[in-house]
Amino acid sequence: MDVFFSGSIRGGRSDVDRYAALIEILEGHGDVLTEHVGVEAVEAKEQADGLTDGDIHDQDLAWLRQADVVVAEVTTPSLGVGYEIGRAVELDTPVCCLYRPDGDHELSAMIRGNDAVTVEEYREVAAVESVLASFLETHG
Ligand SMILES: O=c1[nH]c(=O)n([C@H]2C[C@H](O)[C@@H](COP(=O)(O)O)O2)cc1CO
Repeated sequence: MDVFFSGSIRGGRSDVDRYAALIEILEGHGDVLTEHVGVEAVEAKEQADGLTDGDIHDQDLAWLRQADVVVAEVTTPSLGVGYEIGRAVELDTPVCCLYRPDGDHELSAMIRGNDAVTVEEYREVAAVESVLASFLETHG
């Protein structure tokens, strides 16, 4: 099963360690196409690889089209994450959004109010392991 993991990059990197932990859990269930989202120095690496914003966009859209499911960590608001969720919904790809209510930002109504998106609130990464297992079993 191919999993597209979505998490903030230019929207802010304060949750990068959580992204890495979530990606590790997801790798127990399938191939994570976007492991780079959990890498601290992702933008420096992309720059060193000579990737333009156009390359990044086109590669991510190709992975999004390939993915069987999308898992997005949405606590740190990000234009890119919101865009990827919207595109996934249009592709009829199942989307699970993970949100920590103890963060600084209220979740957008465009995510929480979207019946096509599953929203799971959590506090600790360990608490979502079973949620992710059942989401991937149902939709993978
Ligand atoms: O360098 C990048 N590499 C990359 O893969 N993305 C994708 C994957 C993330 O799920 C999402 C993050 O968007 P943003 O940078 O607007 O927070 O966009 C985004 C950027 C920078 O916008």
